[in-house]
Amino acid sequence: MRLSAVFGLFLVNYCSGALMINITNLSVHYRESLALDKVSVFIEEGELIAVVGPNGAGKSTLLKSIMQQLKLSTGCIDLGHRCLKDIAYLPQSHQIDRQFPITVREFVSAGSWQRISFWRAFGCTEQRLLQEALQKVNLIGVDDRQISTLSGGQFQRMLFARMLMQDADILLLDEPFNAIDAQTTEDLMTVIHDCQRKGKTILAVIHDLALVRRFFPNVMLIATQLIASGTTETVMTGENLAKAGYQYLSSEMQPLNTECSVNSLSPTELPFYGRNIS
Ligand SMILES: Nc1ncnc2c1ncn2[C@@H]1O[C@H](COP(=O)(O)OP(=O)(O)OP(=O)(O)O)[C@@H](O)[C@H]1O
Repeated sequence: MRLSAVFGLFLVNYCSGALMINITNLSVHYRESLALDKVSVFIEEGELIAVVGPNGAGKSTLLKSIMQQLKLSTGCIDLGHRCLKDIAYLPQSHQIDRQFPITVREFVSAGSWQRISFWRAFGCTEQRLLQEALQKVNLIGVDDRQISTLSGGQFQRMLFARMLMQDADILLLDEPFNAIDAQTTEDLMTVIHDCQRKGKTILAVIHDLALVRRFFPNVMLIATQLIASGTTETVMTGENLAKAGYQYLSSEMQPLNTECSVNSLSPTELPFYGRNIS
């Protein structure tokens, strides 16, 4: 009986494809300092989730933990039948050496390193995928340039092109829109939505709450602990944001659970929250 229940669970998790990442009781310390505290969350295949929380909430720590870059203090992260090579991870762009002597084309091509080998060189298929990736992020024409010559927006587009080349099932994006212009953000959001339509599971750390409300169907709100997770509408309430340590800054800016509709606001009118440091 017990065995069949376990087998049933296996079937649900592995055959339906519902399970993508199961995080159970995850705690992470940096020396004595607690960065994540008993976080448990179940991420389903094909979900598009914004990871939201104030500075120091543990968002990057969560992504790094999934990437097995950190030692877990407690808990575990189950990727089902997938493994690290099924994940494309975009760290914060300041963590990438922009002075490294490499062209855009070479950098993006490196996304396919797991598929090519001594026996399988960078052939016609990879060339086609490379062209498609560059086209999708609108970088045709700059592909022969050194990466050090790119603008901030072009650099971020290039990181996305590399991620497309990797063609992984799970995408972890750490602040992909940090300090880039509105047009690039819109273009790259289109790329993200395309990826989701293809069934990829996507977690993106996003600071701009207006952007989250416009583009992300699901949210994981963390402040060392998990405050809430679920649909954007149910998670992004004033109460939850206050619990996470966000402070309400302006009287005309309303949280989601009031009559103020995000769709009816222009970008300049959209709510902005800052960290409550009192
Ligand atoms: N290498 C490290 N050594 C010590 N403490 C660290 C280290 N990396 C992160 N921390 C601390 O762990 C906590 C969580 O950091 P993390 O970078 O995960 O937060 P975050 O939510 O991504 O923050 P931000 O929005 O500011 O990027 C913070 O208090 C941070 O100072």
